[in-house]
Amino acid sequence: MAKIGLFFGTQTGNTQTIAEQIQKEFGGDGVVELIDIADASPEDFEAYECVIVGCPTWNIGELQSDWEGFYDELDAIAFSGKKVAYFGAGDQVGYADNFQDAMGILEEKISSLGGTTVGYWPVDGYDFNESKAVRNGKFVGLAIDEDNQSDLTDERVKTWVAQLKREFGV
Ligand SMILES: Cc1cc2nc3c(=O)[nH]c(=O)nc-3n(C[C@H](O)[C@H](O)[C@H](O)COP(=O)(O)O)c2cc1C
Repeated sequence: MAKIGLFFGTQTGNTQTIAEQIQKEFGGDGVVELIDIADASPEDFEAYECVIVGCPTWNIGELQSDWEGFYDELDAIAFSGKKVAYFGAGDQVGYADNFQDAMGILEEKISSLGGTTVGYWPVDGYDFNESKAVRNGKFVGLAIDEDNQSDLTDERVKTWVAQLKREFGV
């Protein structure tokens, strides 16, 4: 069984592509297992002490629709003792007032259920007005912008995964 469960949702494929990059960077499917949240149940989270949550922001500050459907089911998951890292896909130019909100919405919920957040990410190098994903001057997780900064994605993923390996202790 892989040590890390990566649960993602996607509308147009970007978040899945990023999830696959993260998995590869960790060393493949023996280390990180990918689970589409559209097919997930709360029990699927039980197997993992380390969890990665990936969600793009849609419809001006909303969760991607499969995460929206799963949101209330999060209450059934025992997050205490789990380390949880977040990443999101968003568009800082087109949606500058709601950049990466979904990542912040999920982090707020899951940390209130006992999850320990790891993988904070600096806001340097981004240009936006407001985000629910920023706490104490940092993103609660890795912010990816395939619409405007796809050339930075590889490097961002590599740097973040190196950080997560330390924080997860894997
Ligand atoms: C109608 C629409 C609404 C969007 N709303 C937001 C938003 O509020 N905040 C944001 O950061 N990105 C927003 N985006 C950008 C998407 O999150 C971005 O394109 C992302 O890469 C999509 O990921 P996916 O391919 O995994 O679904 C929006 C895009 C569209 C087309």
